[in-house]
Amino acid sequence: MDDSDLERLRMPLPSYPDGFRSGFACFVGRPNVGKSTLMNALVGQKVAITSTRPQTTRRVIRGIVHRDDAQLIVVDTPGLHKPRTLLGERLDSLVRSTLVEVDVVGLCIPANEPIGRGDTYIAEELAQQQTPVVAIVTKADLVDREQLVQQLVAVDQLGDWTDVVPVSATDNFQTDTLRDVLLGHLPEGPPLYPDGELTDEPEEVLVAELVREAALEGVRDELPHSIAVVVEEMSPRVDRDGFMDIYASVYVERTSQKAIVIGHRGSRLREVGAQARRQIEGLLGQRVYLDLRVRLAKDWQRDPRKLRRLGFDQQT
Ligand SMILES: Nc1nc2c(ncn2[C@@H]2O[C@H](COP(=O)(O)OP(=O)(O)OP(=O)(O)O)[C@@H](O)[C@H]2O)c(=O)[nH]1
Repeated sequence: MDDSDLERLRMPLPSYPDGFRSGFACFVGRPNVGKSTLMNALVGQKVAITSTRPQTTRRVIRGIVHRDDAQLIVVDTPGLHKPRTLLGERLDSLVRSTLVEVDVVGLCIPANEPIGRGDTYIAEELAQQQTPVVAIVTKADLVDREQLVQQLVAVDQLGDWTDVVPVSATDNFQTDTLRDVLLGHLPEGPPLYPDGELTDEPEEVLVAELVREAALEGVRDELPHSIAVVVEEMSPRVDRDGFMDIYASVYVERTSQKAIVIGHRGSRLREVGAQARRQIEGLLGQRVYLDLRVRLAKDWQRDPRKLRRLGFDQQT
């Protein structure tokens, strides 16, 4: 919980029904197991970007689930794995500090992959802290019934979970059940966010994430990890109503990567821009002019100063 949460708690509260519950749940798991997709499914809107590339999530993102009798704030964390870079270390400590601050943890393990060292590593981490853990078997739509049952048994034996819940975020299978299980772990208390607010991410961050999501499409190998996006300026156009000008920089780590992101005579960058613009217009509900520049920040994942410049400071 940070200063802004405390500030919010001090604000006068609207009336709320007796027995109202509110609190925080966080999803942890290996990269690419479907944490962000699941959060979006519970919230009912895309508040976190997703991709087929592992390690897409780099920030802690909060999505808010509203019900008449409860408010659940879902915290999506970067995938946990043994860190190899300074960015990896920062992300790992970020996840650890989140675990102890929430009311319930959802450990995500996919139905369609054998349980591996990565899952055991996380299960051992979770065993060392007190927060109740619900094990979530994700991507249930990708396996048949028998495989699903086998995975549920295997996950059950991995640790001391309060529940084991299979879900499919893409088919909305059991997402209501999961939401109810998570709500059951929340304490009674007032709503923490205004009615209807779906995320506490600033608009600039959501916009930068949508550009990054578009830039991740179709790039290979280690390049996805080298891409970072910063929105430099976002301003409504004075002479044209309902039009937003957005200037964003796409950072890469090496000159060779710059060429890949830009593509032949700028063709790839134009595609990225067009896709990102459509998504951003959906998010903001207004027309957008998007100016993308590709810039070099040599080895930024290992450089503390550049990490800060790109928004990955300790509070990220
Ligand atoms: N079939 C199927 N695919 C899913 C489901 N949930 C997620 N996926 C896919 O799995 C991939 C990874 O999903 P993400 O939600 O980005 O995974 P993540 O765990 O947040 O990944 P990191 O950000 O790397 O930690 C994407 O291609 C999703 O479309 C699901 O329920 N069913």
